Amino acid sequence: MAPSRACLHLPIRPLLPTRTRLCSTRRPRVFCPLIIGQRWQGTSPTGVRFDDDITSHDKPSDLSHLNPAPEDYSRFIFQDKCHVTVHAGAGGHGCVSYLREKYVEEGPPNGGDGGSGGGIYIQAVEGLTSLHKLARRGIIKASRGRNGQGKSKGGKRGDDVLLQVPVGTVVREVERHDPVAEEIARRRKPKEAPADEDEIEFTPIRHDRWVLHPGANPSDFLTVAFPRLKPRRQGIAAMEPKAPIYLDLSKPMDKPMLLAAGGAGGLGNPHFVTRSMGRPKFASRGEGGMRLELDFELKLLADVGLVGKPNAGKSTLLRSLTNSRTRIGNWEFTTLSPHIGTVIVDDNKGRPLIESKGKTRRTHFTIADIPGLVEDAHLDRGLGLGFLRHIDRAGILAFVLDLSAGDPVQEVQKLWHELGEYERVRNTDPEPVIRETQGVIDWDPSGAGLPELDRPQKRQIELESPDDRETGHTLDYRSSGSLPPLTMPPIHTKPWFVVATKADLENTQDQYRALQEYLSAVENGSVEHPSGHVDGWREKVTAVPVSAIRGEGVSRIPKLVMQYLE
Ligand SMILES: Nc1nc2c(ncn2[C@@H]2O[C@H](COP(=O)(O)OP(=O)(O)OP(=O)(O)O)[C@@H](O)[C@H]2O)c(=O)[nH]1
Ligand SMILES: [Mg+2]
Repeated sequence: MAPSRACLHLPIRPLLPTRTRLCSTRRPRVFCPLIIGQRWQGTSPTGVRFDDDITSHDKPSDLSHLNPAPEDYSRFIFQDKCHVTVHAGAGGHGCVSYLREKYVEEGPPNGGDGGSGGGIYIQAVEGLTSLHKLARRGIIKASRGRNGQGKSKGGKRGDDVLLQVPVGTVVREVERHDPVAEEIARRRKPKEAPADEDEIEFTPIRHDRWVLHPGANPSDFLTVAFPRLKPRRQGIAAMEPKAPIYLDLSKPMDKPMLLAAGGAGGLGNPHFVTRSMGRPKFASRGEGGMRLELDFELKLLADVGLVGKPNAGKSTLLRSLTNSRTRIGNWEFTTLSPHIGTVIVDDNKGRPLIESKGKTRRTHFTIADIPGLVEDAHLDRGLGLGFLRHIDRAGILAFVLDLSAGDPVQEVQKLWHELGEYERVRNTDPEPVIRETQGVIDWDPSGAGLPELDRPQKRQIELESPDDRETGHTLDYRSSGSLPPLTMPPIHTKPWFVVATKADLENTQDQYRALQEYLSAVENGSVEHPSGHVDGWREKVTAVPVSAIRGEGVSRIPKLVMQYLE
């Protein structure tokens, strides 16, 4: 393939087209129509937007954020995994009360029902990039319903809790404690026959199920036959996901989804009126709320992941594309945890600035700056395997290569080698197998392979019928280990491209040419995919020459990414 038309001697001639450069010298920020087409906006992870156009980087004041002092950065708090316990609210108790009016001595019962407990809802929303807020909360409780009152006043229902998570979050259930299911299971158990046939069976009052009139004597209840009260669920509990919960929230959700409904409110004493008992002295207690232990994990970290050696210029590139304030320093491992920036490609009115051919109209995408990759990173060298996991979770891989640091072709091959090795380790490492028999899960450390977590209906650990759900199995993985890792698509099948950065430095033109030639050969299949896989992605492999520190050439990246995303 012919070398790119772009000139790499940026000190003499920047990478921008002539007309654009002319415009920029005449301060065209607002009036030049050519530039408006190349304009995009960025936001910081906190959502602060800025308007920017590429040529405005010519101004030294605009460039200062691309070459900041190492101390000028803001901390980006990031967490891609967390374990949270959620409690749905318990129902309020029913009330024991009677009508009291002048001349009505013993009025009929008029105790109100208890309010139902608050539910736990979940919603995947755009704009969030980390689970740290959820992780910080640890235990989340919805409020309980208020008790019923006299004069047939029902109790107020408890407040719901909404958990907002980033798009791409996977939610898995670790453990469940469902008081209603436990009560049903208890009732199903056959009762033990009394040892002595003549022994009179005495059923103690279940104070956990009944509220008694405070003015009543215990003897008042000796002859009372308490009705057989079935454990109740709220009607909305039918909308709960099937147990055990496994949700792959890969799309933004319009409406929150119910995870756990609150306990049903107790019944007031009018519910227990019978012919023989006109003024019952008891009401029922509200049902307990469900407790769920959930594992949250980000499956999709960002649309684009920046992969490169330490000091390659990844953070500078992120700064030039977004309003991120990630740390930049001329030493290795400046970035120690992922930073995510958002590139907004609309005009604030939902109209995309970059023409899209596909049906989906993306108005923004996210980029993750991931710590630098060193040789043998797959053996846990450098910053460990943790950040290779982050690369694994990016939709598109952008390999950031420093054109001034040796042969870029070898560099891209080395990076792919590391990713390939990581993938191999990830796929072949013998992991313990989970087997479940009747609610008991055993680890078999000698086994190979894992249950298919992508398709929950095939999981061995899933409860078979809706009836099983009532028996209150506790799926306690923690007694035997942690949840198995998520299954991920192969890294070599992800779309990828190269960002050849530091193109403003001397003698980088030949390096770029060699790189582009190599990538064209990969694209047309004349050389093998750098991962070594025959089915490696090679549809549109290209290199974008940029000088991130000057903000030059970076405008091509959003356009390219939008093509891949469609
Ligand atoms: N000349 C030139 N220098 C650049 C360019 N991009 C980045 N640099 C410099 O390269 C050095 C490293 O940049 P960073 O963005 O911190 O590199 P990084 O890849 O994030 O490094 P780690 O966080 O350690 O992995 C800094 O001194 C930058 O100023 C560029 O386009 N041109
Ligand atoms: Mg960095």
